[in-house]
Amino acid sequence: MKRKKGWIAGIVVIAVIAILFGGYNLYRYPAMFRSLPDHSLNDSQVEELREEIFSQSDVKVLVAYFSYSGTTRNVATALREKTGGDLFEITPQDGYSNVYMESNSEIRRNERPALTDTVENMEDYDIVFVGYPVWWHATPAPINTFLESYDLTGKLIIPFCTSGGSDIDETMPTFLHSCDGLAVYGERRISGTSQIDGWLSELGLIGG
Ligand SMILES: Cc1cc2nc3c(=O)[nH]c(=O)nc-3n(C[C@H](O)[C@H](O)[C@H](O)COP(=O)(O)O)c2cc1C
Repeated sequence: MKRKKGWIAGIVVIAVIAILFGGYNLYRYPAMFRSLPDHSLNDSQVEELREEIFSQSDVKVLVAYFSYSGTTRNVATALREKTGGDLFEITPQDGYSNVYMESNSEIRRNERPALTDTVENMEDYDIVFVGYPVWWHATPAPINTFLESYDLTGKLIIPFCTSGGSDIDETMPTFLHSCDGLAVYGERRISGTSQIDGWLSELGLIGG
């Protein structure tokens, strides 16, 4: 009898640990159990569009970004200066009073928070940089709202992020989920503005 009770207690302890571990992981990775199909263009389609855009004499660039505490804004501002493009800040209408809880819930529920402004002349741009901080190993939900608010077909979409350490690869499933039929290219985590020249040169946007 004592042995049976011991077994039951052991099973209960293991079940409790499993539930706590699962809950913790779900909190840390809120996009973990979502289905995230990627219908963006394949590499050869992206390359074809890239060549077409780069052969134009006048390539128009937009640097769109979301930033909560200013780091991504600094990168976006430097990027705008170096590319000679236009700058657009993606701003959620409601802001965040408890950023950790609210952003986590938005990502888990696949929400699309409303934004304050729109890019009126989106059709003018050939290349759209889209910058954001990594949130919960994913893209902040306002980025998904932005990507789904325009017809971005025929443009090169270049994601960049800042983070406390996570690489941009971690965020690509949630980013690409909002990129049906789009050409996504050259994504990069930027940990300091000194990295921008090297990246732009790899992209073929500045000489060097
Ligand atoms: C709600 C929230 C979630 C975050 N999640 C991550 C994460 O999963 N991985 C990471 O490396 N950094 C994470 N960070 C840190 C930010 O990505 C990092 O500080 C970023 O550079 C901030 O950019 P910003 O100043 O433009 O908002 C998180 C920050 C916040 C506020």
